[in-house]
Amino acid sequence: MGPREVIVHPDAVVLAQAVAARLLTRLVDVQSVRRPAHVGVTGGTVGIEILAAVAASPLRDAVDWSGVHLWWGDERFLPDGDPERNETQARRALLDPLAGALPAGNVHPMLPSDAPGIASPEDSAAAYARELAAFTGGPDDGSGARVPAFDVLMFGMGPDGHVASLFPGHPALGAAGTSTVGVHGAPKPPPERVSFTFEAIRAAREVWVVAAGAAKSAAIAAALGGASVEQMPVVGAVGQERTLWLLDAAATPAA
Ligand SMILES: O=C(O)[C@H](O)[C@@H](O)[C@H](O)[C@H](O)COP(=O)(O)O
Repeated sequence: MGPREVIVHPDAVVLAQAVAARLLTRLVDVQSVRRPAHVGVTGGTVGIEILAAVAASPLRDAVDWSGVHLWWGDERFLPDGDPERNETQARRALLDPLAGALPAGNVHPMLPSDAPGIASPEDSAAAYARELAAFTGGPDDGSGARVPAFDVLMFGMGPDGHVASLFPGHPALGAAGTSTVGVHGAPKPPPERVSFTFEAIRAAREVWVVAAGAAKSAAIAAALGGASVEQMPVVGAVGQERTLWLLDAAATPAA
């Protein structure tokens, strides 16, 4: 696991633009050495702004989207098309503009609450674990979290230090032997969610945590100051090769 790198941008607008450019360049780099590329996106304000910035970037045509698979690190357990679903927001921000370039079969949303056979976040989590397992390169090695080697797995961070839908002190933090977990009683609405586990997150080549705004600076300070995963889940989001914390100045604690 590489060291955590903290990179600060002047404000939230520049941050979203810079992360979009970084993502597009990363995809170009990956595509020069292997295919397909796997990317995990997230919900929340900054997460969706990044996707909109990707859609608006002239660099987007540098990527061969037919060789990119798109996944979600967490989802709000709501009906299909609900405006609060991370998938719905991502479709509007990025997937609709990319229609024609990104094949529908490369997009892997978590199943919504009204999908056939899905009665609970656990059902949706289990279905997603199966979908992820189908895209692992190697044979089943018996480990629970079978996921593709994500080239980039992106997360926003809440003011309480949560990443994906892994909240401080919540039992889902300890989910093991699986790539996904159903979440109940989340403090951020809606209370029912589906999330990657830490095992799945830590299998990624690169993990990027993106946070903007003064409301995030106390959590960043606590995390940099040595808080535990239980207190500040963001500290558990670590990539195999690289962990980037991409912040704006307001989210960055004073030195
Ligand atoms: O479903 C969600 O809400 C998320 O995936 C969540 O983990 C989000 O990324 C953070 O809460 C940051 O959200 P903001 O950028 O809106 O603060």
